[in-house]
Amino acid sequence: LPYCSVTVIAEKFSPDTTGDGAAGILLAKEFPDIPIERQRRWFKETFDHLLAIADSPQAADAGVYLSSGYHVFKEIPCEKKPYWSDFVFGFRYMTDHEMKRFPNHKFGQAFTTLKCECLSYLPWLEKRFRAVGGQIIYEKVTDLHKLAQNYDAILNCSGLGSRFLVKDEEVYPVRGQMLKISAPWLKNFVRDGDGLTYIYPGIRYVNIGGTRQADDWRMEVDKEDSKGILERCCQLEPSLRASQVMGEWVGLRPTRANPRVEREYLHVQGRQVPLVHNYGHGSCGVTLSWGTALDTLDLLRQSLSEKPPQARL
Ligand SMILES: Cc1cc2nc3c(=O)[nH]c(=O)nc-3n(C[C@H](O)[C@H](O)[C@H](O)COP(=O)(O)OP(=O)(O)OC[C@H]3O[C@@H](n4cnc5c(N)ncnc54)[C@H](O)[C@@H]3O)c2cc1C
Ligand SMILES: O=C([O-])CC(=O)C(=O)O
Repeated sequence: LPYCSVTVIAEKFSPDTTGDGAAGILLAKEFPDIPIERQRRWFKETFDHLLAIADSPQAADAGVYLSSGYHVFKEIPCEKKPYWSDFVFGFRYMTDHEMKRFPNHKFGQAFTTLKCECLSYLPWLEKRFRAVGGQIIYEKVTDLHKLAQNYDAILNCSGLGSRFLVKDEEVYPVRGQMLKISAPWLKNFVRDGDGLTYIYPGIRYVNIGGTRQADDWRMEVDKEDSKGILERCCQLEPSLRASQVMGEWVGLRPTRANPRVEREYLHVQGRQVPLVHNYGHGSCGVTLSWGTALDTLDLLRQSLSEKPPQARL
């Protein structure tokens, strides 16, 4: 969208957002009420975009790279081949020989996907954004109507904050706790299909998790959760018993039955100000980031084409 000026307003920036602690693995669950073609597009556009970064000299600064591993299941899932299996590399079912490493599991998928470490990626994006003249403001927004007095359009990407900002009670927290582990010998990820136990080797450390506690707003580390995470992960990967815990982290996934990527107008002092929402990605915010952002941009274009085209965002 050329010839517009863009301001990002947020209460918190990197390293204090939910994304900063996320493992950043590209792996999606299926949302019930969003056409599967749209979800496929969201995944593919994000994957292709991040792959181009991973394949470029920018990869190290951006913290984006290919990551291979196993997704193992205690019971054979109804959907053995997820909708995104065509977009990652080398998706296949694990062999009996491989499954012997996971005696408590019956079925597994092996593939190479991407890992986007937001602790690097977000500052990298911010630098690029500033370099082309983007404005950044640290501020908590409490009233979108008031904000709209000074802008021609608004994109609402406030995650869990939308519960208060646009009074959307459908978005709720799913608390996730993880440990940062030093285990440099681990190179492949392993994820249990129930989403409660996973091991993601990264640039700085190995992320191990996790928890999924719905409607739990606690941001403090829970020592019992940490103990449980360590026990479960050591069961999945016994070599972890020799590892060292470097840190603990808690984040609240901005969860919604379906992410909200849709548009409306704010009525402000006789003007209709386009408002496009893009929030509620739950545990797939990194995975679907670029695809949902492109949809958001399309929706904004649609709104602006119904309005005078000169826009200041
Ligand atoms: C333990 C854990 C592991 C995860 N692992 C992965 C993974 O491997 N892959 C993956 O794809 N996803 C993962 N996620 C999910 C991912 O972190 C989220 O989906 C993603 O961060 C959501 O991004 P967001 O920008 O919508 O929300 P956030 O990152 O929460 O950002 C919201 C922003 O809005 C701002 N804001 C909110 N309200 C206001 C307001 N009123 N005024 C001003 N600013 C406001 C906040 O300050 C913040 O800057 C994980 C999450 C957790 C907790
Ligand atoms: O589920 C995973 O593998 C990682 C993740 O996205 C989360 O914990 O939200």
